[in-house]
Amino acid sequence: MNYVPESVRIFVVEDDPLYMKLVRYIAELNPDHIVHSFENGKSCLENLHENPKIVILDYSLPDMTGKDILMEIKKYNPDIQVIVVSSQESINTAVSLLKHGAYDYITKDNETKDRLLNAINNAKRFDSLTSEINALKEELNQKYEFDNSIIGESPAIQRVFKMMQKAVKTNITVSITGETGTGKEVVAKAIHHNSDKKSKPFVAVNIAAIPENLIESELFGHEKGAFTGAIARRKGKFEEANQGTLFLDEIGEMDINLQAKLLRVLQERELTRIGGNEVVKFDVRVIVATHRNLAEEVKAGNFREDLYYRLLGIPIELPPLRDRGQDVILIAKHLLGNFAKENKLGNIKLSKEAQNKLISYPFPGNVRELKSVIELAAVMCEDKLIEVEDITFNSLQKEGQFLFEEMTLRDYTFKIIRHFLDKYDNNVLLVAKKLDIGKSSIYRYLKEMEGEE
Ligand SMILES: Nc1ncnc2c1ncn2[C@@H]1O[C@H](COP(=O)(O)OP(=O)(O)OP(=O)(O)O)[C@@H](O)[C@H]1O
Repeated sequence: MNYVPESVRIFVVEDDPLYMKLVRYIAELNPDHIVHSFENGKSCLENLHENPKIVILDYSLPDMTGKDILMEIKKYNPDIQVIVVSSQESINTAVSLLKHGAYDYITKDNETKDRLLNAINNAKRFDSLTSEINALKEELNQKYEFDNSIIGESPAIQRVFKMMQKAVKTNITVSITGETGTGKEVVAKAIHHNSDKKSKPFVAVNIAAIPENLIESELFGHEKGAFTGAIARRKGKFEEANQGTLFLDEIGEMDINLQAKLLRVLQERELTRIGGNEVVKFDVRVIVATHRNLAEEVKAGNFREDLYYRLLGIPIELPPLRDRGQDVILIAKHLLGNFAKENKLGNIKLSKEAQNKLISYPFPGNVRELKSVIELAAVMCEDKLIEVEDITFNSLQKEGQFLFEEMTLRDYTFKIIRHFLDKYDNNVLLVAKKLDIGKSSIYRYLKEMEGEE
């Protein structure tokens, strides 16, 4: 591909004819620069509609102060980069101008030429990075439009869309529950990218993935020397997400002691970093997700009741894929299309039999599992058609899938009881309640099971 340089319009505002000549000469060293000269602030401001990318501005002009012109330019278009050139070297002036949005401040001396050249190049790079970031943000927002990111027409998913519509209109907490791979993170991102916080950061933290002793500093930050290894001050995720959205995934895994601190921070909307005294205020929309039933966790004493109510906000329950009917096929086709496009595989189709096989499988790993099944099938199939034998399920043994096995009812009963006992830490009372059978029946089955082992 040939590189076509883009022309860049630069305004030079300078009342000293000699200096104007010098600055013009520097700016015109690059033939892609289109340079316009102005002798005073007013004429520069009157011509801003010509869309300069950069304004090189003399600080002391006859009609207006450099600061006033800077502020007018920024008001007109904050993306114009202003490089101020001044004959006085005053730190205070420089700091004040930079605070008001100047890109750089350069003094008139022997080094002006090199520094100005550098400043122009850096401002151009800054401008193209900013445009690139804006374009990417726009692309992300489009990617996370509800219809583009969450495929499905089933009543179960329509209920989710309805809740999401409510969630984007406010900034209250959202709690998302659903089995692994149902799309909890996709929903959280889609809410962020459709809310008025979309131009601010979306920061995700997976509580289960961080060692327990590091979570506090990860969330709230630490000061230098707060603990061994804290070699510098570090902002936490709450501060990183300021004005945007903080997604706390697997919130059910949070240690009960830390839950107390999280509750306090959420209530007060301020935090102190570990080892520090400074109170830091923040403005963050919190979205939490868990595959656990938090209400049960509260009952079992693993999750604080007050935090549970604080986080509940708008509750969104993501249905497992097996409850979404024909959505399985819609999602499969969507994932297949994406995969084929990314890997230049052409237009691959799903045979009717393959579709039936997908529909009748319970997908314990939900959409994530469907994705890997489809991607493997797309690679394995012949003649751009996925047949029934191209679909293979390798999911881990999970609830639901056991129905595929040939077993007696008695063996099934054993399996169910064993599964529940594992799930609820051998709490026989709780399992009896869950299965709606007497606890003596459980003991009886256990005894029989032992006898068989
Ligand atoms: N309705 C959907 N349509 C299309 N793709 C989806 C849908 N739901 C989920 N996905 C895709 O499925 C994968 C798993 O989604 P995600 O990571 O959001 O699940 P999760 O519920 O957060 O999982 P976990 O609980 O394991 O963190 C992702 O690749 C996501 O893009």
